[in-house]
Amino acid sequence: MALSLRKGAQGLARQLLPAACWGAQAAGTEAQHSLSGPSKQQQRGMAKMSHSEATNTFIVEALEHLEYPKRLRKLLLTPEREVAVELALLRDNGEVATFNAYRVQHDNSRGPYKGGLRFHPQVDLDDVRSLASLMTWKTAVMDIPFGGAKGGVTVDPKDLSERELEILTRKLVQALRPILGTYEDIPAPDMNTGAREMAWIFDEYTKFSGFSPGIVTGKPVWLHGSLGREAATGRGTVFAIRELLKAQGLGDIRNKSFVIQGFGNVGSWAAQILYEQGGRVVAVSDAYGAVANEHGLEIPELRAHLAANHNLASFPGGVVMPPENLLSVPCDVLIPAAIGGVITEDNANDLQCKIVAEAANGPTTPDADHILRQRGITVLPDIYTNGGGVSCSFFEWVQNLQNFKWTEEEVNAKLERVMVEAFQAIWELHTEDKIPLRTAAFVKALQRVTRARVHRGFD
Ligand SMILES: NC(=O)C1=CN([C@@H]2O[C@H](COP(=O)(O)OP(=O)(O)OC[C@H]3O[C@@H](n4cnc5c(N)ncnc54)[C@H](OP(=O)(O)O)[C@@H]3O)[C@@H](O)[C@H]2O)C=CC1
Ligand SMILES: O=C(O)CCC(=O)C(=O)O
Repeated sequence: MALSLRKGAQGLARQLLPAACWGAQAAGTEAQHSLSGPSKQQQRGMAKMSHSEATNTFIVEALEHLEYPKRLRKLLLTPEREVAVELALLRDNGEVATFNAYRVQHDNSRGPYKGGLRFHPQVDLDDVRSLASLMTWKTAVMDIPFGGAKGGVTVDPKDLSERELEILTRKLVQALRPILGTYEDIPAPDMNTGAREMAWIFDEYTKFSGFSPGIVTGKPVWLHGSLGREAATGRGTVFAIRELLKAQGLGDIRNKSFVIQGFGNVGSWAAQILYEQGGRVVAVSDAYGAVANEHGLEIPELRAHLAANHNLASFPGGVVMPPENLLSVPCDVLIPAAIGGVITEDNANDLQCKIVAEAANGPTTPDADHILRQRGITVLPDIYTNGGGVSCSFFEWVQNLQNFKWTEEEVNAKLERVMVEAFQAIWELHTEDKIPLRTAAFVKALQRVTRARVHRGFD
């Protein structure tokens, strides 16, 4: 299996690239964003890696399998554009509050920038930079014609009224409007955003640019959204797990046990679909608590309970447990589906699962990843596992461009196909080249992005 830009392709690349691209690194072009992963200081364990350094560590590891010149590596690691804005909001109490917001456009070699918008108090530029990069590799692994971007506002939406949240979302669109576009950069939901926020974005953008349903995906189904998009990330995660179990000869979902961290859009849909397929979801958590039942939680009842009471841990069909113990509950498959950086070198040895299916973005630090490899725990990487969301966003975008609507069955069948095909591509690299699934996914993505960039040229 050819991993590098070997003879033919390399010759082509050299032909298309300005000769200077292939030489030694020019002075003054060294990394601005810790491009090569951890610094010497971090390697000595004196500081924790940032999110973007962790992401770049995984990319650099994959690049070791590809004979790419240094400047091309820099191009692949550096975001193309970073926008930081301050949003002022007149609060309901008459005071003015300000919020930092970001949009990072990482790469558009394969198509328009694409990626979600996160509203979370921990959002910062480094976090968004890392998430934008992951989007580039995710759209490439899924082989959908988009690049990668991500946005975020540093805010806890629970502190705002619905009116305040709507105004903040509209102000975000006003601030980012020059860099958004149906063929330019297309936002979508991420943590603490969903169909309601996407409807506001669609409306605000349309005020300035005319009817533009394709400007954002994840919209309500009755407002140019796609059937199946809400469940797509969770459903895709289940397809990913099913394919891995099959490939490893471990059977199917039925009677396997699952632990899920995060019970929002992704976690609760994954739980629901696993439950429908006979899986036993033995413990789940949200930001406030966790609940467990070794015989399997009744997920439809748990979802109804959460919707009615806004309190997961008070569910009568399970026992309350400390959320910090969730990751070490014994299970076949652990599904982190909340924030990043939760599986670390401090807790990786405590995990008692056979598989980690990364529904969240960036849940595992590089050190923890190393420990899991040594322990023989298979990691289904985020850039594949949660790729069902953006794949379905692509389906929504296509429907919007055609002003047409597909049935949910059609959408789910297409989703299954892209999840299966992407799995086969990375499983082949994993088995033939004996590299971890994460490295295989990054190698596949790097090859696809580089091929597009090189053939488009650099002028
Ligand atoms: N939505 C999508 O289509 C996609 C999402 N993802 C990724 O999936 C992950 C989840 O996103 P999504 O489901 O949309 O987000 P949601 O906001 O819908 O849900 C997030 C869930 O995580 C919980 N949570 C937050 N912080 C913690 C914590 N410290 N410990 C345990 N649970 C916590 C939240 O709890 P609470 O409600 O109590 O705050 C909530 O249950 C993110 O990493 C996101 O980037 C990836 C691809 C697509
Ligand atoms: O649906 C999309 O366009 C992107 C979703 C997202 O933000 C992600 O996959 O992390």
